[in-house]
Amino acid sequence: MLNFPWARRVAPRTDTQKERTPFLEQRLGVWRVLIAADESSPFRLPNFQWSLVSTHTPLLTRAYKDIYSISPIFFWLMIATHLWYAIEDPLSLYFSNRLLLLIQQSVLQGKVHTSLNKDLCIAIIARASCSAFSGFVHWTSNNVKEQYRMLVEYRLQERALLANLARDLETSQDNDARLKADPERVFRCLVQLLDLGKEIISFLLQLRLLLHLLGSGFSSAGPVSIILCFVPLILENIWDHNLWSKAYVKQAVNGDYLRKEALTLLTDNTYKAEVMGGNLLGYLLKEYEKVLDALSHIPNGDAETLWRRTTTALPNMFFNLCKDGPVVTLTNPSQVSVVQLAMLEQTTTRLRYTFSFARHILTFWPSELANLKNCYRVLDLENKMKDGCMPYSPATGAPGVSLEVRYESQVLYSCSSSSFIDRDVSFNYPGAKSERDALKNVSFSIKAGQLVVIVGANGSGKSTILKLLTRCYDATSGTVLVDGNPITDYQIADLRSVTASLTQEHTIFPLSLSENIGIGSPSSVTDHDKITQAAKLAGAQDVIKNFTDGYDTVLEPVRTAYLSYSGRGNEALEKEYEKMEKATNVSGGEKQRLVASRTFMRMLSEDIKFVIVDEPSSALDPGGEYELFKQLREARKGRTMIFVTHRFGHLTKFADLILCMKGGTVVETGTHQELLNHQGEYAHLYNVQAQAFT
Ligand SMILES: Nc1ncnc2c1ncn2[C@@H]1O[C@H](COP(=O)(O)OP(=O)(O)OP(=O)(O)O)[C@@H](O)[C@H]1O
Repeated sequence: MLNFPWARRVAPRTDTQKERTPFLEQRLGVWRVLIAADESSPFRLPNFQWSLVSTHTPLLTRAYKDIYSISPIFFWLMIATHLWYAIEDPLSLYFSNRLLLLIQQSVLQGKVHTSLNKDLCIAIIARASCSAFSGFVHWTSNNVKEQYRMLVEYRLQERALLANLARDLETSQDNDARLKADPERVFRCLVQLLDLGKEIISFLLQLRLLLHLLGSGFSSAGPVSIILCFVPLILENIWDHNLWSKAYVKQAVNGDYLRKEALTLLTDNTYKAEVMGGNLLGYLLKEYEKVLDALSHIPNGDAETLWRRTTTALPNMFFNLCKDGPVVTLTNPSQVSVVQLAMLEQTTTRLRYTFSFARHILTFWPSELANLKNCYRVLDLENKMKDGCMPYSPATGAPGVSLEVRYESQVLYSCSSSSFIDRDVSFNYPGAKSERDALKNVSFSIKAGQLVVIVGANGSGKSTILKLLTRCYDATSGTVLVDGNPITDYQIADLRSVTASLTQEHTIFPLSLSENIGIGSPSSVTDHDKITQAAKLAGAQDVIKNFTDGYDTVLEPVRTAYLSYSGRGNEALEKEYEKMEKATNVSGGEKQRLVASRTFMRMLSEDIKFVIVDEPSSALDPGGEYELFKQLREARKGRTMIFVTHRFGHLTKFADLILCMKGGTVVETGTHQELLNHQGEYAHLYNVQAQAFT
């Protein structure tokens, strides 16, 4: 197998203790392939770890119960069809055998057509009924299975969606939350296990029939012919000549190939502007030719194809010969009837198919089970952040919330667990690689209804403060107080319902512009007047007017269009396909205005008591930025508002309080004038901006 110059087997690596590594390494063309050592042999018995089923019994039981609860009728229909499939093949073979034998008998006795005896009639009816019933079961099963699959898929997707939406930020960053889990494959995993049971029963019944045939009519067939009935079945299923059926990992390691891939990537739209601007066309083409030249000496193709090319035609020739074995090696053909030969051929062929199908399931079921396991692990993930038990009801008449972040200790009543609260607020992100805390000993207090501006250099912790104040994260130590109570005591959903935010992440949802804005206040999502008012406040009205579909425009639609392979080249279809796939581009500033409309929509609701704005204007022109800040200030109407911005010139003058941050701590607090007089960090940052305009 490995005499090909481009298929090089690399000796298994061993460590200093000379222990076997768990894989074998092989070079195929440009590929380095690592194959699990126990799977490297070309001959392999179907290996199913039954322990997989026993150790996962509780999980499988839970999953079966889940799909049962989605539709008990479909569930039982599926079980019934599987039971039928298990006996279908052996039963139909049995009836065929019986019928053929009776026909042969009739022919030999010269009673054809005219005088069908009772047995023959029964056999014909039985065979025909079996075929008709089989057709009916297949039709029912296809319909039921498809409907059931979709039903299960939708329900599990819904559960996954719920679990994802309810997950807090910290838990979302957990490795478990990032597990590859595909709810669509759960149904397949459960059906495959039923399929496996069905194939095993079917195989045993067919084997019984074959042994019966060999015992009754083939005693004179000779041992070679009998053995050859089973040889193809065994060989075909233990000769493993496909790489894809093994556990392996492949990686391209050829430098020229990697360069070719990198150069190909440069044709992507992402790099278009740079490539065109740098006039790189000639250079790239020349480089491409060079790597193609270098690669012409190395066999190309996928590792899987190259693996297959390492085998010779001999095994295939041998297997095919084996299939004819029972017939060509009959020692005494005159003793065996044509019917018996036909039955032998049919039974061994069906047996082979059944065995192959079972083997296929045995090979792939573990990966389906792994997916099922991941799905339930993700669904079962519990939020790290514990919800509070106190509903948030703002003080009557208070338009804003008061916030406090201090670093002295104090005894306080708390509904969560402890009555002693350490208020030294520090924080680091879960899994952060930096040794420095994102926030260290932070302390400040904001009165209800104040306009606060947080300034500071990049990475000084401004956005992090907002994340703690909106309970996206809990402080590592210390407590944030909202209206005098620890933030952790409140029900999170209540706090979110009184908060409006506009952040640096300008996300347009794959929904209509109207819904993109209206969703800011879900109870008014269809209130067109409010939506246009919000768009006007954010300066997005002109942007929306430019679209043919106005507020119904979907800027980034979900892409589902697919052009079939044979459809490529069909001009009319291709044009239609391009229309379906079209996304609409807007400039960064326009996007920011559209997203700001959503925040204004939220601020139009009386429920909002707290507004946070985190650097929302990076792509806006100076006029647009000034206008946005002005509108936000005016829409505030006594609510507590916190602004994080680098361009604070025309904002800090209106601020009731400025927090100036450096290295994760608040280094100065005060009003614009107080901090200018102080001549510290704020004055420094302000003067740098002011100098740019003098
Ligand atoms: N998700 C995260 N995981 C780990 N570290 C983070 C994360 N987000 C921010 N940090 C780190 O926390 C520190 C404070 O970041 P933060 O985003 O609060 O700064 P900032 O003052 O808002 O900066 P900028 O002005 O650039 O927006 C930085 O050192 C940053 O690298």
